[in-house]
Amino acid sequence: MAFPLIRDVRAYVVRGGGADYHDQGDGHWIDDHIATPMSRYPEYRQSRQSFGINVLGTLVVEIEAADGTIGFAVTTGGEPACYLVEKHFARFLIGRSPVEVEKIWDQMYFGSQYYGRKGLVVNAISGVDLALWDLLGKLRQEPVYHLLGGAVRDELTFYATGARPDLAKQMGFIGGKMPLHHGPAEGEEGLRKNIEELATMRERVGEDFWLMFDCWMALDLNYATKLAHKAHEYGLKWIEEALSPDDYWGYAELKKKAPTGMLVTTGEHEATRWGFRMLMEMECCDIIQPDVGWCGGVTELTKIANMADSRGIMVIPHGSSVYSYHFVITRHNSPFAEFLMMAPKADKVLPMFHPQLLGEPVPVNGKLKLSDKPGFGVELNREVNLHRPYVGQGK
Ligand SMILES: C[C@H](O)[C@H](O)CC(=O)C(=O)O
Ligand SMILES: [Mg+2]
Repeated sequence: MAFPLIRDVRAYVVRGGGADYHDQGDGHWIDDHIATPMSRYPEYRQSRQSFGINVLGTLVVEIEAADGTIGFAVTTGGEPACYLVEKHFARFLIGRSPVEVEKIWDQMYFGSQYYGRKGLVVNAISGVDLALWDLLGKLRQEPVYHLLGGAVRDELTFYATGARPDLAKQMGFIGGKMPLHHGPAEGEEGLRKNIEELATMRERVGEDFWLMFDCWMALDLNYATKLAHKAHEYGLKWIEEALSPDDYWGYAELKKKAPTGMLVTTGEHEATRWGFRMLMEMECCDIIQPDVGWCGGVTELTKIANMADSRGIMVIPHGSSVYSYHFVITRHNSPFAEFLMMAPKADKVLPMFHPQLLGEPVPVNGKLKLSDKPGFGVELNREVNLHRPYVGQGK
């Protein structure tokens, strides 16, 4: 079957929520004194926006085929990622067939390896890759999860990330992951407050509901080990991203030192098969959490997840809305998914990438059946302010 060739690639930046889910207004739980690696500086402790967590904004990539069909995707990366897509990566797409997913990925990655490999560059590669899968699905009139091998279960099951696991329980989620509020710079008192929050939530949700701590790279090994042992008393299911993503040695040590039965999870800021190979070979964690929009897209996630499967490691992607859902439904080693609570008080379910996606599905009673709509099953909301800073055709 011949497909129309790619005739245009466009990259836009959008502000205000969406894929850059940290870009929220005042008073949102996601920016309320959450421990970070910058918490050692008192002036950056209260708000992550104060050190620039939302500085990039959302990247929107559109890929248009010669018959006018458009695939698109959103991730974080903003204006610098627009430059990479328009001025560098578009050359690997224009005039090519949209079925050349592997070759295009390979050329974007190796063509930028001398300045890329991780971070923003791989976010941009991921955005292009996801837009390509969306285009392919729309051209074939099939959902992406069909192209990935088909569903292995009827519906997705979710845990919720947010400040109110007690409310998440009432909304039907299987667990609640809380932001850790205090880091090592806040000493013993901060540690005590962290444990008190966990104890309060445990009391509210009862024994069986999963509770987890998201530590957003804020801790050192000593603090993380102490926190894990104290939190074990309150049945913490996992300790997430406790250390810097570069500290593979620290994670390997933490996994050895964590209480029996508590899972060590990480990987949302890791990228590509090589980064995840390191995490797995060094036995850093029990669950890996690639973000589909940051780790290299679905093309790379498939490779990462196959490695994990052969090692008995679960792959529970970080956030990433429909891009995660279409993947998770196809994998036995991804038995549940994350839902990030975007309501400012974490008291209701809102679409994770609102307002950028139209038709974005959300869990109902903690579950979701995916539709058979083509591609990732969503449309770009053209009412948001799409700004195209560079017009490049890859030159
Ligand atoms: C709540 C965390 O600090 C972060 O904003 C989201 C995250 O790491 C996760 O969903 O996982
Ligand atoms: Mg996390």
